[in-house]
Amino acid sequence: MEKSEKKGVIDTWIDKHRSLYAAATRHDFVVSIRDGSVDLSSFKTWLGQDYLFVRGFVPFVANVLIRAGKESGETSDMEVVLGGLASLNDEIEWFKSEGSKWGVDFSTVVAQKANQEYSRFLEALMSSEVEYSVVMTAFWAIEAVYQESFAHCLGDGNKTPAELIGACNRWGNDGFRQYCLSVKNIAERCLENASRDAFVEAENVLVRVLEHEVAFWEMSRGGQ
Ligand SMILES: Cc1ncc(CN)c(N)n1
Repeated sequence: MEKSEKKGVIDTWIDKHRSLYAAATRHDFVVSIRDGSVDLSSFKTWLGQDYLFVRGFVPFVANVLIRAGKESGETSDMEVVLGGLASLNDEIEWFKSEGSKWGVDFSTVVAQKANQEYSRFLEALMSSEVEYSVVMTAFWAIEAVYQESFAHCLGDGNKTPAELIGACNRWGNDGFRQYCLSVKNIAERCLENASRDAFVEAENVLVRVLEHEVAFWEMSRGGQ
């Protein structure tokens, strides 16, 4: 096994919470993209909600970046997070062009309850009272759910509609997979030295991210 893929505490937690992890990464909405049965109004709902989410995610990642610069003691942490922030810049542009393509006017989209709750959760994680190891674990989980979900839509045998391949590539590509592995390695390194309380909190936060991700996908059921 490569060093970057060695089994650490995060994989142990994923094994422990396997059914929740599967619910977050193999949600019906994602499966429907992969099998081609996706309802396009669900896709549009997801697009509008995710655009709003990403706008709230940027300050969260900026906060992670500041903490990586101040607290990590490893120069490479900052570079990894900066790469993530840079790709969010492209992501916002991508959302805008998808919005025009699908006729979704983001200025009229209102954040649904699940989206608001997820944003509040991210805001709470931006407090300086939350330990760096906990923040990094959450950051990894948020990115990894999208990576795993959309990579699934590109895997062998997929029937993903051609017009959704771009969305799947955005998070399902190999570069994004490598970036998620880098974030995971940072989180693992921090967890090795974390206090008992931070360690317990990191597992709890991981579970909460997975729950928020499931609730987020669930919004797509409402259509538009
Ligand atoms: C809800 C959600 N979770 C994660 C991601 C990936 N940054 C996202 N765009 N949206």
